[in-house]
Amino acid sequence: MDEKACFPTAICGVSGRQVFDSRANPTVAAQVRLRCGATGEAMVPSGASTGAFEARELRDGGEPFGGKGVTRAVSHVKGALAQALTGLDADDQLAVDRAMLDADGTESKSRLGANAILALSLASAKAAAAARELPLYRWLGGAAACTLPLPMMNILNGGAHAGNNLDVQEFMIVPVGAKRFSQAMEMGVAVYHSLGRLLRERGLSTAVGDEGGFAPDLPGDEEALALLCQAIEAAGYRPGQDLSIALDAAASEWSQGDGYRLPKRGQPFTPGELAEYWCGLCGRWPIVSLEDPLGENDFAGFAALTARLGGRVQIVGDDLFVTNPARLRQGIEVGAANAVLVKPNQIGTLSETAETVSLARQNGYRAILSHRSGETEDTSIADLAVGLSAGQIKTGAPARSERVCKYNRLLAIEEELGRRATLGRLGR
Ligand SMILES: C=C(OP(=O)(O)O)C(=O)O
Ligand SMILES: [Mg+2]
Repeated sequence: MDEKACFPTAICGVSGRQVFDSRANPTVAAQVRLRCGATGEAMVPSGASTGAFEARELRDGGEPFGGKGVTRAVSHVKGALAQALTGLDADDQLAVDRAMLDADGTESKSRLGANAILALSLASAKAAAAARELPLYRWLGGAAACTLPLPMMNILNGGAHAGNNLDVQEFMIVPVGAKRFSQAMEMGVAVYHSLGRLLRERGLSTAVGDEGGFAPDLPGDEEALALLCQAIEAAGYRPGQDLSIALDAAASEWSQGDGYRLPKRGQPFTPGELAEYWCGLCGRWPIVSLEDPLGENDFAGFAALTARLGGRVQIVGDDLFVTNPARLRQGIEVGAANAVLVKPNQIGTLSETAETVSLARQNGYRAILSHRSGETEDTSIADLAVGLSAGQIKTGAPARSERVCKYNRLLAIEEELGRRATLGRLGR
């Protein structure tokens, strides 16, 4: 690469370091410096219920950190990837990302690590935005970037994110009646507090899971849903009108043989029984969004469930699509799901993330920007949600700073946009 490139947005410095996420696991931070002096820095998150088809994080193996260290990934940031990027124009995100994909040379980004590649992809975009003195969302989306995402707030945690007895990973509230993002936050926070009060009154645990939601033991899903509706009512709102419910089953975690077995309760389901179970729950409760109700290989099962429920419930593919345009295309062909969860670290570059969002939009699928269960104080996904006009975001409970920093960033963007700011809706 041309180390002497002298235009203002030429990449002239790349560095990285090992930092830590909200689960005390090491993760990658990267910095990019441009010839004009502008800089960008990003930190990448990490999942617990990861999909089998995600791009691969590079982890060290061995001690320290029980095999979770990222010193090799950081050395690639400073070595092979720095070499590939030096002299490139940070304005050209496609070229930046392509150079890193070429340097890695694998389908899964496993050689240099999706964690190393994504950290630089985001840091480069932030540096390019800074060179223009623009916020990241404006740099990505231009004048059209005025839609704040409708938040899905995970206030009751289970599955791989909590030590309680709930198998469903996420019970979320969605402030569907809010007119503005700041109002959506006020509503969500009120229900979070009201749920905490209900749990204390009933002598149930108010300990929290990985995403900041409460994680009590409860008799089952029906009781969890009833508790959420009671918390909504106790906060002075109407379930189904002011706030509705979204679930992430993360059912790939339940796969066993040709069917499913709930890891905590032990209950077996055939694929048909599990689909029937979701139809029953969605008929009885104000559920507007259902993520990963079936396993990550079951495109046909997703398509059948979408045909049955998709007219009134958002069916979201997370482990099914893994933010990968090729897997989303496969789903679109058969009508599997009607929404895609968008986790930049599942695919590993900003440009492929943006491609997934536009592919979804072109085909009438909704897009939901998402955090991971292991997070940092990096707020890029808030800017991405607005910049790519995703319309929805899920970034955990409105508690714990690695989640709240995304919400707070969106509040700042709403204020910056002033009267131009609108709020995404479920049906858009
Ligand atoms: C955020 C999620 O969890 P994780 O990051 O553990 O995959 C999810 O499954 O949607
Ligand atoms: Mg999920």
